[in-house]
Amino acid sequence: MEAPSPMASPGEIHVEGDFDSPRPRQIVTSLPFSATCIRIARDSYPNLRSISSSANIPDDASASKTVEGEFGYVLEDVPHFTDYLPDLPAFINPLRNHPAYKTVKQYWVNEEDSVPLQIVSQKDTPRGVHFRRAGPRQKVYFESDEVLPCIVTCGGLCPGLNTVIRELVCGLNHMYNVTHVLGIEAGYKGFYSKNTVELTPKSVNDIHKRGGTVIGTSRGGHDTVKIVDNIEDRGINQVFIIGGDGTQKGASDIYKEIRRRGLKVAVVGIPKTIDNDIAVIDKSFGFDSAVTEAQRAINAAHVEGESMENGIGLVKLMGRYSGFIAMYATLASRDVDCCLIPESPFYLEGKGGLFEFMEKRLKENGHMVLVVAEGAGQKLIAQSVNSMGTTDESGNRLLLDIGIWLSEKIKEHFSKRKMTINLKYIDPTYMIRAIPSNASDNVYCTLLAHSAIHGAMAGYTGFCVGQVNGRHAYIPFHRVIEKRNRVSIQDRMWARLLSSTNQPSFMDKKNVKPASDNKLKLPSGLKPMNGEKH
Ligand SMILES: Nc1ncnc2c1ncn2[C@@H]1O[C@H](COP(=O)(O)OP(=O)(O)OP(=O)(O)O)[C@@H](O)[C@H]1O
Ligand SMILES: O=P(O)(O)OC[C@H]1O[C@](O)(CO)[C@@H](O)[C@@H]1O
Ligand SMILES: [Mg+2]
Repeated sequence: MEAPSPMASPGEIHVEGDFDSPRPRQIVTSLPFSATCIRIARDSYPNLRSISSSANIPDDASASKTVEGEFGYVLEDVPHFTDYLPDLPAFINPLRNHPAYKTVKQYWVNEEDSVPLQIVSQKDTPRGVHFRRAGPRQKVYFESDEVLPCIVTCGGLCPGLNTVIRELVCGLNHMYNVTHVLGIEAGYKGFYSKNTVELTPKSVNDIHKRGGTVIGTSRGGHDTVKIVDNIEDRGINQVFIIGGDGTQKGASDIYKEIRRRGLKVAVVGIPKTIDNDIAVIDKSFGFDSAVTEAQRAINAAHVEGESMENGIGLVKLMGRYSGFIAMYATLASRDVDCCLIPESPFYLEGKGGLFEFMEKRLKENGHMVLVVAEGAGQKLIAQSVNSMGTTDESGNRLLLDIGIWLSEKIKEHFSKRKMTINLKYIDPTYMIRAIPSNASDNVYCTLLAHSAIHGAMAGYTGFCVGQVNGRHAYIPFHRVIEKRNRVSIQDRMWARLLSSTNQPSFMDKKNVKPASDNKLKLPSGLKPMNGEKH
């Protein structure tokens, strides 16, 4: 295929990038031309009719930018410089002449490509919400020598932070010839309280082999005005912000203030959290590495438990509000007898309680392994100890230690029952997040960093990058900060876990809503099972 002319209207070319993971082409859909535009950057969709031009109002930062199309198609778009700086000049993407990329067929992402939020559908379901597909555009809104990016990491550690930093620095340099990249030290507060560090491809060359973040991180200290003043003073025009839900809320505030001041500064979030609780995205980077590392602790708990009379291995894993690490580590290990997570309240005593189950399992097997997420059972502990309800510098509630509390309760119970047990408590909390990322997370981090760079260069701002159904997309901030992802205990994945551990569900039948598909009519020719009412 002949390379399309660089400044062609986006609607005139149809190109498929091999930019992100190889998945069926159908997942990326194109916007139907007869769509109605609600609020739109004209530049991006020249073929669509605009019924509102309010996108040009600088303080319109919190308005969502939505495009509707045929068959219930909705694009939840991300802001673009041209929404508030309509006369900004565009340039030809320098990748066009890059020795590595110029030979790639169909490298540019079609401006009209989008990624659906829901990929399971039926014949008559509307097409639903989509996000703009990530990747390189033919047009960019920065010349290479004017770009001054900065990178900041905030919140707790997570495997892969250094890989993202490395790939931002190297990607900006190798793909877009950007020579100066600033590292903001120690999280948000570093913008106004510290000097910056110069990051070069040489200085970041092997940082992906180390855990942590070479530029440091912190909680608290987000001061929007001071941060944006500093961005302006230093002449920074691309801000890459790596962090969890709190960080992305802060990033959204920074974007709004930048837009209010009418600055040509791209604000891009790269979601990070070991807890995997960021909404919309498939999973957060570093999660895989953490789950893999957790296996070592579970293994040790199993070996210890197996080697002694009524041996109990108890492992506490991270997960403040969401039990994803505990759930996946349990499913991966197969040695776990019971997994306790914040989303599934449990109780200790009586019929259907934890102790009854433990006694049974010890009688059957002579040993057992328990995995508990740090946020599990918080109400239960609060009933028995005096809790101060303190928070960290970012305002996150400080948790009561479920691991130590549960160890004591288990020992108390079995001593009352005059049953000898050998309990070994393992707390690998910081060990699972202080490691470097594994191979698959490294690749994921690279793609996230590159998506972020391409988006900023193309003039998009006020968005997060993330993988949605296997494709990389640009997601508006409000989508990732409005709620947290939590394990659904009425979902198949939790049912898989329950059936693999055979632990009690701790659910009171009265409180279980019947699953909606249980109410579906039986397909013709099928009869209900013995005694089942339908
Ligand atoms: N609602 C908010 N508005 C603006 N800034 C915030 C908000 N919540 C948190 N921040 C800032 O974001 C930074 C990180 O927040 P936090 O410590 O909650 O970690 P996080 O990004 O949620 O990551 P983690 O997954 O480790 O919890 C801090 O500097 C904090 O001040
Ligand atoms: O001790 P720190 O650094 O505040 O981090 C602990 C918290 O960070 C998290 O890992 C989220 O990043 C939570 O699981 C945990 O509660
Ligand atoms: Mg958080």
